[in-house]
Amino acid sequence: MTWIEIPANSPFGPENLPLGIFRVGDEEPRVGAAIGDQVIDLALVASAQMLDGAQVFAEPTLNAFLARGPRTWHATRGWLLQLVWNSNERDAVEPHLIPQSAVTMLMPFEVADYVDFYASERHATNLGRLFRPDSAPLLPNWKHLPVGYHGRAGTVVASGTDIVRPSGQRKAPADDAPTYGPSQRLDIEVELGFVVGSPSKLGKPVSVDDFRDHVYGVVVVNDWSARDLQAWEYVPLGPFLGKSFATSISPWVVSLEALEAAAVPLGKQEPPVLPYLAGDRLTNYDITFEVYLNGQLVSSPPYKEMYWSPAQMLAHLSVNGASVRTGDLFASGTVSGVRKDQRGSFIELSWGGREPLTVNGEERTFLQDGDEVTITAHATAADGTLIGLGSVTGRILPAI
Ligand SMILES: O=C(O)/C=C/C(=O)CC(=O)CC(=O)O
Ligand SMILES: [Ca+2]
Ligand SMILES: [Mg+2]
Repeated sequence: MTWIEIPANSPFGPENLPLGIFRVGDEEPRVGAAIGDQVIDLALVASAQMLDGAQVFAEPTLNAFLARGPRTWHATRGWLLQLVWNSNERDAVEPHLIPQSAVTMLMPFEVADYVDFYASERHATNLGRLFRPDSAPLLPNWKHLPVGYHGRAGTVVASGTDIVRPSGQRKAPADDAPTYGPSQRLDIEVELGFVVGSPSKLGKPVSVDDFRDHVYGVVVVNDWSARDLQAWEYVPLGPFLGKSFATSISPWVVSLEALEAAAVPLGKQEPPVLPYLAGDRLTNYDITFEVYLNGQLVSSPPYKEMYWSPAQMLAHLSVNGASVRTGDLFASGTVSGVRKDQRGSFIELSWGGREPLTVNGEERTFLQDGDEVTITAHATAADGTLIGLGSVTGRILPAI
């Protein structure tokens, strides 16, 4: 039994212990761990206990902690478990518990590089049908490598940041010429983001087996996308301004160690992948997202059906010798399940805008100014324990 009172069905039970950066009033931002509806002020607890490396918890980002690598991550998890499970720690910890309602959550880490994959077969099939109705939905490379592109790290923003509707060039196939103006097909993409802690060496690929030596944990990602800008600009070099204006992430980073309880085997890959992508310990995670538009649930995408494992994504992005750095973020790509109410973007939910949804009595295809999107996620452990990832939210402001 933990000595801390935790509301029933809390996403942040005593096995989860995700880390984030919080601020109270005008005090310095620092590292906290979520437990129930409270935050443990780790900077104060660690310094009072003279913990080795305590100063990383007084930093305004998780980067210093992340850079310390898997042995420190593991030891820290052991320490956190001890703090919440051992009632002897109560006197040391209780004075440093702060209600989550009294803190502001900030960006959890400074994003170094940002890569976005395309690892859901269902999403890739849906987008293929919508964008390329006259050809096979999956392009010939799709089952041979996790397709991805390099995104824009500097516009990855904290949950709660308002999103200004992007403007740019738009040209529908029937238009004679492009026009400039606000996106009329502003969309979301529901994704899982993987946070790199320890760097790799330039010139040395990271093997699928070394995934856990480099990746610390996960966040929920909303990769906002302007479909009209994207459709016109992205041939042949890939997404550019249609995706680079903003990507929102959730504040709490759930460790892979906590998530391990919800690991499930990866589905069969046919045709077989090349040896550098093969492994016998490849996993997925049993995570379910929930997408709310203006408070109404519109979709529940399942992560466990993703075609590519995150270990394969990392192996592929580094197989040419490209190195990863502390703070790198790579995202899974949009998560879509088979059912209509499991689609992870509005272009799929409204089938290209042709089949509007009804949300709070109003018809919706793409996002309107003032709309607020919140994506929550939770993993389910084999024994039924809930491991919450928290949520990411953002509201659309009119174009400038
Ligand atoms: O297939 C296409 O033409 C377009 C695909 C996407 O927009 C998907 C993307 O950016 C990656 C993802 O989130 O899955
Ligand atoms: Ca994306
Ligand atoms: Mg983006």
